[in-house]
Amino acid sequence: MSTSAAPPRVLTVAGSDSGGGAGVQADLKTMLALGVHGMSVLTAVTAQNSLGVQGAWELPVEAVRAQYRSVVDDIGVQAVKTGMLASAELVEAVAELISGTDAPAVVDPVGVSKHGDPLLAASALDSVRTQLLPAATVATPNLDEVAQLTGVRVQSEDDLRRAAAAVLEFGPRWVLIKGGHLAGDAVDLLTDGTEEHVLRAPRHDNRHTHGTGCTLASAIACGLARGRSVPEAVVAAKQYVTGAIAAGFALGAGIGPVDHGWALGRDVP
Ligand SMILES: Nc1ncnc2c1ncn2[C@@H]1O[C@H](COP(=O)(O)OP(=O)(O)OP(=O)(O)O)[C@@H](O)[C@H]1O
Ligand SMILES: Cc1ncc(COP(=O)(O)O)c(N)n1
Repeated sequence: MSTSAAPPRVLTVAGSDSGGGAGVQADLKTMLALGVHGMSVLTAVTAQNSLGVQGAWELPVEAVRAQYRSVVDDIGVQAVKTGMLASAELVEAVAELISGTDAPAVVDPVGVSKHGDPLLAASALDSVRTQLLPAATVATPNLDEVAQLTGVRVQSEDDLRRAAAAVLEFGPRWVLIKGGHLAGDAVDLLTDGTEEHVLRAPRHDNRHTHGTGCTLASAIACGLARGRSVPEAVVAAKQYVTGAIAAGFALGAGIGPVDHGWALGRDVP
């Protein structure tokens, strides 16, 4: 009997999206598509669909710590990704857990959903700044999250640099500012304060973009788990999310999801 070699292992610490487009569901789909073994620590459950978030319930800190220890102490991880953390208590616990883990951490500081529903308590922002961001190998804020965390309002590509410098002050090794909400090309800026990489992709005129941020951050974690450098992992992840956005499809009456399986082919036997 032969045993296959285990693929790289990636852990997502995030909330559940019942609609399957964002959160833990988007993360695990991305991980499957990119050939790694995906694992999850659930932080919260949302009742969510294409129209918005109808309800959200966070898990006790003890349940989050226990899931994390179960995975890391036995199976082990080559990269961790964090998403919705809901409260200051959960942000602080997760910051401590990832700081004590010998693996790169991609921190997506999720603040609000695409529809404007809050996914993080306002009282947690300080813990994100002082505890979570310093533990990040790469932080991936969108423009609303940058404004919330730093006060910098990005209105043009030139402002991306100012925003990146402000986030780096909090201590992540790298920051990827996502300019997806600007007009024109979808331009993101990656920097560690020394090197700078501008990632530019054509904007797809597709409203079905639910889950873009989760998908991008998970794809970066997959690249890091494979041993890629941060710039290499981010360039590959940007290509993956751009393809997923181009293939995003209508579902429900509102904003549909990106297609995580766009590169896999659809001829499943
Ligand atoms: N219409 C689009 N066409 C191409 N790329 C896009 C489009 N919208 C966003 N992107 C890209 O998708 C990635 C995620 O960026 P975005 O700003 O959408 O993240 P987010 O705000 O966290 O996600 P969400 O808006 O779903 O919460 C970035 O690389 C961004 O440039
Ligand atoms: C549980 C959960 N986590 C995160 C998001 C943000 O999604 P996005 O990937 O679109 O930024 C979401 N809508 N729901």
